[in-house]
Amino acid sequence: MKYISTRGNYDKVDASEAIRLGMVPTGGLFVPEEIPTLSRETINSMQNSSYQEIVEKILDEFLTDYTEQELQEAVAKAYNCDNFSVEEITSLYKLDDNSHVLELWHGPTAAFKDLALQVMPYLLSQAIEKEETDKDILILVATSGDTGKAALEGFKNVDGIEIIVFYPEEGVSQVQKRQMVTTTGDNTAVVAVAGNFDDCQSSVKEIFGDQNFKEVIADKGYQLSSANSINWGRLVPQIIYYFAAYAELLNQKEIKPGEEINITVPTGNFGNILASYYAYRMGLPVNKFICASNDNKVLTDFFKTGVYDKNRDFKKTVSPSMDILISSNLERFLFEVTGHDAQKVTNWYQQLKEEGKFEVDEETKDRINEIFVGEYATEDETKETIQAVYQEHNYVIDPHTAVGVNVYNKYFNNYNDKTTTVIDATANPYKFGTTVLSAINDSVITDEMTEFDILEELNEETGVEIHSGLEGLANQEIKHELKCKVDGIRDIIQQVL
Ligand SMILES: N[C@@H](CCOP(=O)(O)O)C(=O)O
Repeated sequence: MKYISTRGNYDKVDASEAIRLGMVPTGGLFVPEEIPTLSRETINSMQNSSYQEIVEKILDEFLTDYTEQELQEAVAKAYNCDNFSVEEITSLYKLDDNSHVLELWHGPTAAFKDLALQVMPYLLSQAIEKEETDKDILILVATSGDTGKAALEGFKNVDGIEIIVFYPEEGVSQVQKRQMVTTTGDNTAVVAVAGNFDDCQSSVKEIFGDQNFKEVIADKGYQLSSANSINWGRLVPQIIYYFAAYAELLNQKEIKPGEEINITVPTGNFGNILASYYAYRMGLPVNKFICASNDNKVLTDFFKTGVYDKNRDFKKTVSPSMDILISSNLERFLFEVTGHDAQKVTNWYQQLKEEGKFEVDEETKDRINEIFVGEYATEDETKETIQAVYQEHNYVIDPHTAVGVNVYNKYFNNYNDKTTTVIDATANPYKFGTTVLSAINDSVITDEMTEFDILEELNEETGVEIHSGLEGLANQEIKHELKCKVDGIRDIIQQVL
């Protein structure tokens, strides 16, 4: 299996090289040349497989220059009870007759990113061994809150790898920030950027295309890679949990073999929902993808109009991980949905760069609308949904998951589509304690309480255990205090190295 560029501007590479490079050095993202397909029989038989067996199967389909032994070793080290608090790695919570919440936050940092970032360090280390380079890897990460900590935790103390995480200083929750700045490891750095997530992500992407700067880095003994979902190595492990969820629905007799499901994903960077789309292209029976946004509803507008327009105010919301106006992985989706039309993709992304917007043609729009719908939840709706789910089900969800549930409810009310639906729970509610507790019972919050007092109070109020990765955060030593302006990112990289 070879990997090609969404912009047709780079030679084909093996999976390990795509993972090592992170993104296409000349612009664009790596995608598999062909999407492998699984028979219905294989998919249905996954109900008898463990999560780890499903991982091996899917990785093996995509990462064909890795040996079976390498993949087995990576899977065994990543997906085990030391790293995940439930044996089945992910779990399903039945919300009502038609919908099931897919809990993706049982990993060490309490967000879905762990499902990829626990295994990716092994895949990257193996990729470096295959290349036989004398250069270490420098991973640059842009985060709106969740990816940063998951990447730090995955890559800390990994030989031959340095990692620098950039987060928007005012754009993550207190818990997310504390998780990142208390990270140990002698190869980690965390930098608060005076800007928003898009500023961080765009700067990092520019650096990947900056030959001069890459030479500066090379002189210091490093080559660049990424732990964001622009890296194929981040995306492929996310395909797996959609097969695992389908297998579990079969096990629980919620669906029959071959029955289609809907998938609802709260998303900002479009990576998680794209992973589900790849699962579908591999053969997973899916009826509709429901793309859920917050007030930064650039994707909702795109699915409704065919126009992607980032020229709008960037809003800070209670679901900060989705505060994104440039959804990186939409590029891969457009490449797939146009049947690999690199010219169209190149033109659209050139327009996005020059004018901040582009419009897809009618044919592409029709293809997208056959299977995707987009909707958004306002701030009030998000909080009301947290409250309603708690009151009706005694179940606590985080604001991002609430965006998903709210958007799914709107979809259901509009279309009365009774297809069994999986709604991604992308983060544990304790990552966003203040928003969650104020939605559930505002009256117990006092002015004196810190974010960390609020976690205790949320635990008192609901009886739900605090995620083990978030316990004791308030007392951990702060290890990272670097700050920079958006135009200071290159300087700070050199300073760290
Ligand atoms: N929501 C993300 C933003 C980065 O997205 P990714 O898809 O590249 O991981 C975060 O929490 O950091």
